[in-house]
Amino acid sequence: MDIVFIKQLQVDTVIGVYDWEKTIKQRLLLDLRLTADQRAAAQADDIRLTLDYAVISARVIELITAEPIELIETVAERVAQLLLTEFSTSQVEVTVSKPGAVPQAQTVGVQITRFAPEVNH
Ligand SMILES: Nc1nc2c(c(=O)[nH]1)N=C([C@H](O)[C@@H](O)CO)CN2
Repeated sequence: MDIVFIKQLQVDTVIGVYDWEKTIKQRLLLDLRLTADQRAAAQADDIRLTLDYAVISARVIELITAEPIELIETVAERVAQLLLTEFSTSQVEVTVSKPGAVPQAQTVGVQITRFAPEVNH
């Protein structure tokens, strides 16, 4: 199946469990993969038939920065649910990295996969 992806989307936001984290912005990096058949868009060469990665990026940044969040798991789940409800995709993979969190590590993070509900006709 086809994938529209966004790699290393930078989002500076209030994120973290501890009190000191609630007064500063920290950087998150997101990798997003959205499954959707792209043949019709390619055949018609029409942006309206695909998943516009610019629109998706802006919407995800808007969601994450709307209010402080404690866990990166919460970020991943909210982003996955947004993608499934607002865009025509059957499966999403969301990776959220918080590169500054553990100095001894290159980065840390969480990766989730979520599916759109089956539609019974
Ligand atoms: N699995 C998680 N572990 C931790 C998180 C998190 O969001 N998910 N967050 C923190 C703190 O906010 C940390 O980033 C401060 O450096 C600790 N562990």
